Amino acid sequence: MSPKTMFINGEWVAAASGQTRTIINPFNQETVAEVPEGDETDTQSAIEAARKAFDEGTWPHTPAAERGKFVLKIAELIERDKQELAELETLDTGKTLTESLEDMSDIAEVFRYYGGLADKDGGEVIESPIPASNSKVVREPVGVCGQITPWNYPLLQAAWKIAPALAAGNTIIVKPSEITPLTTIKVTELMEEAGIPAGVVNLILGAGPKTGQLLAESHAVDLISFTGGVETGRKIMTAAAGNFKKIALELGGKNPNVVFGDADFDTAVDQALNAVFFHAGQVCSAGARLIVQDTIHDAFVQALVERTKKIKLGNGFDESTQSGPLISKEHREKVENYVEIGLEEGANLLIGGKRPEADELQDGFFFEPTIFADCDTSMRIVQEETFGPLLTIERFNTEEEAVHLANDSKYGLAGAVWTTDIRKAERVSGKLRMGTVWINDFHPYFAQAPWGGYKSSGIGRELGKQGLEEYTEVKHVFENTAPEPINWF
Ligand SMILES: NC(=O)c1ccc[n+]([C@@H]2O[C@H](COP(=O)([O-])OP(=O)(O)OC[C@H]3O[C@@H](n4cnc5c(N)ncnc54)[C@H](O)[C@@H]3O)[C@@H](O)[C@H]2O)c1
Ligand SMILES: C[N+](C)(C)CC=O
Repeated sequence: MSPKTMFINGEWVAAASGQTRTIINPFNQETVAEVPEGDETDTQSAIEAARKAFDEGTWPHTPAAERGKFVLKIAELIERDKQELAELETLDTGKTLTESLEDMSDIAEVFRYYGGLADKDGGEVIESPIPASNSKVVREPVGVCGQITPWNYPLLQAAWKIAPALAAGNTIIVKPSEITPLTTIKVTELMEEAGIPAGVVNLILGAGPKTGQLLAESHAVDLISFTGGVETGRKIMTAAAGNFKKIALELGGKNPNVVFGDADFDTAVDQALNAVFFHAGQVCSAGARLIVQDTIHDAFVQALVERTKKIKLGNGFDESTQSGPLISKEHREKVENYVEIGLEEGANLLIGGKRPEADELQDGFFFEPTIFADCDTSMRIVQEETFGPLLTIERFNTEEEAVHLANDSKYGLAGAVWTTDIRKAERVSGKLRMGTVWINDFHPYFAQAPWGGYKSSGIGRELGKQGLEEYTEVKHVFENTAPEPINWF
């Protein structure tokens, strides 16, 4: 019997087909949970529930301040259950508990931020050029929103969608990655506890082509927000064209980390490691392309290799673990394949490139932190997102060359520049074609600042006030205060 952990129209339900999926811990492949495996039938039910709740329900018309309070209440409940949520995230993804706890703090903050922002944009009165008239611009909810999320930051990526969508008065259907649904199920329970009206929040579980694809295709869905890989993003954009629904796509990256010779050497080395190996490299904004000035190149690479040797892989629940496993057998095979490609392309493998030998890591999908030097932008390992602990190193001479190399990518998600010359930092950051540029840092993101990509890294923005605007339509309301016949005809 399929467990009842999908949420449709205010009810916890099993898959209509009775199918289930086993969720495993990537650290040891032990079963963590059994969940329903939904398909088109369940997705259609969720779409109908969300449509009815939007068209006939109270939520879109609830005062924004009330909706804000509801979103703040979810933040409170997440704080209350933070430890349980973090443990579920670590079981599901293999990431360290410390990382999961940090994610939960960020998630609660995102709900707090949008709870506070919900009633801050009351629209604006504009100066009408027509005598005897009033003109105002208001923001309204878009409608029914499909929200599809990946496995690497399961609840965090869902929170970036759920919080602004609810704050803006939409109804939603959330579809988490089929491999990591546990924290999204738990947060849906918290939203039920907070008192969300039936049909406003719906949760569908199952494989993308049988669930998410229908969300993208359905003419009853007004907006699709997707975080995941570029190939899936392309399918979603194509499907969404059917009714020209609004789309927001947060896709992959191959992010350059540019280090100039005048950078603070030790800090730049330390953070270059964190940039690429954090969460085993399974981060959209991972600094997977290190681009180092030739004046410090050799010393920098040597220091990186020495530090990489000491990275401790292990169980995410063990406090001494610095990095967990990859998410799945298939994903590890993908990363291994990129090592083969790198070797064939003539890159110089300095460390890693294989599975670790320690007995205690044999049941998990572990892969050693890997560094390739002597890389260039003609190589696939430099151009393609490996989404694993694999660093490529390129070298440059001039500032102009550094900018050219950094931008030589189909992606444009994020990048960093390291230098103690602030003028140079400003010049270079101004030329980088990316949604986020860090100067003398790597990875910071927070609720107040927008996140998203240039080029093939996506469309639209999450977080910040732009993340709320994605979930609104803009309406101009014009009132003629002294109507009279025009007598044109
Ligand atoms: N830009 C960002 O902020 C950001 C954040 C996190 C992850 N990512 C990207 O996500 C990718 C890794 O995640 P993934 O492997 O889960 O991505 P994925 O594209 O394989 O899957 C993402 C989601 O899409 C669903 N899906 C699959 N096929 C679908 C279809 N035909 N129609 C609708 N939905 C479908 C999946 O079930 C899953 O829920 C990486 O490329 C990473 O860079 C980007
Ligand atoms: C957006 N971020 C950095 C939280 C996760 C990317 O995979």
